[in-house]
Amino acid sequence: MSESINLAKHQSKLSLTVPLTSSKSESNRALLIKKLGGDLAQLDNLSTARDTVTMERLLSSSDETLDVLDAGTVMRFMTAYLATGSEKKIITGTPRMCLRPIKILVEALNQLGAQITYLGEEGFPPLEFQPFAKQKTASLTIPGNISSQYISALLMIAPTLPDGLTITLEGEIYSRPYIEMTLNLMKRFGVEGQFEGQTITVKNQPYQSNSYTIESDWSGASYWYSMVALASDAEVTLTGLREQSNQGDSAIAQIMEGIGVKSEFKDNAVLLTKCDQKDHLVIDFKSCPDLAQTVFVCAAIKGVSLEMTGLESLRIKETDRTAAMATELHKLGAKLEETKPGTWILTPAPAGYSITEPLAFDTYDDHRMAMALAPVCMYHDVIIHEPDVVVKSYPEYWDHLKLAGIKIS
Ligand SMILES: O=C(O)C1=C[C@@H](OP(=O)(O)O)[C@@H](O)[C@H](O)C1
Ligand SMILES: C=C(OP(=O)(O)O)C(=O)O
Repeated sequence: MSESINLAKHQSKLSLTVPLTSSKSESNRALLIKKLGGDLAQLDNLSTARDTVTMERLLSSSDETLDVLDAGTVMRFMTAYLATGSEKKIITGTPRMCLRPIKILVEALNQLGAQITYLGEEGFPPLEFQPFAKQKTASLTIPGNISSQYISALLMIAPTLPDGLTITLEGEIYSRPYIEMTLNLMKRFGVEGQFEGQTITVKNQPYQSNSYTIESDWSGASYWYSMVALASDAEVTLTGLREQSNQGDSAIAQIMEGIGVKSEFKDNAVLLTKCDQKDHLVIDFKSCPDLAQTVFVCAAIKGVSLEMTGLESLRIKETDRTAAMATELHKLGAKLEETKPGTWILTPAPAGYSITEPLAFDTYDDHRMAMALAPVCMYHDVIIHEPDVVVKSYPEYWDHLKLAGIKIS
């Protein structure tokens, strides 16, 4: 694909059915569980996301060095898998991945009895693994407010440890729905875990064979909510989504009710239409950090001011997402700022603000920057730089926009 694409302002009614790809979060958990359960699981509708393709490839690779590219879940889940395995291995990733912290997980695994060393800077990938010798402890205490991926990674290997594992989470628990998704998928494959208060316990037990159909991706669905909110008129059906979802990002349905989108759940699909909006919303993104960029852009254009908490983890994702968004939203006349520690305010452009052409957005090697900013084309011509970043989670994104009648050149 080219280095940038142009999206022409789309003025007509948005009317289509979107065959979303499935959740990379569910897919990558299911793939690891399948591997740990002796390949007995039957998985349907795996995600087409590059992160999932990478997870599947690395789980069966005999190479000594494994490259996760920019996939956080793959880095964290494979780290737990390799740490408790019987081979000498190295894991690495993109330059940005080597800046995403992993010390909490490495220290936890080393306490368990793994032998992981840093090949670069302490606390960050690349990592080297020696064969796992003997379990040294069955209880760990780790912070709950940095990345839930550390916790999910430990939980999935927990039933394979001779003594099982009890994890005590310190402090507030961020991205909690992702931990629950992990436990729910483990349960689907016969492994029971107890999550009570701040403590999760998983005894030694085998994964059982079963089948599972991965749900469509609610994070990917969020961009269609934004498109509907910004379109002049819309009737969009998103397939493969469940109202009772394993994915915390299904919260987009409730958030977008305040920004002008009505959701009606049908059999395995949701119909999006337009409705009235509010002019101010208070949102805590602690349980759904991946929705933040979508909501920022949509609210900025629709004139909805936001008061937000729970954005801390955005700084350590594919890019520093709050900094990147503050820069790009400025091009829309909106302001995103942390007004006191832990509280962010988004102030939309003042009424009558006019955009200086052309509106060109940078994407910072972050799929969600590209996908969150694209819906601006419902309102203005847009240029998106490095559009192929979307392959990380939603490779069909630009094709689906074309299906919606959006002119992309
Ligand atoms: O476990 C998962 O599948 C994920 C957990 C979240 O990360 P953090 O727990 O690091 O916030 C989320 O942002 C990421 O896209 C996927
Ligand atoms: C943060 C994300 O992914 P990961 O941490 O798995 O790279 C994401 O998909 O937005």
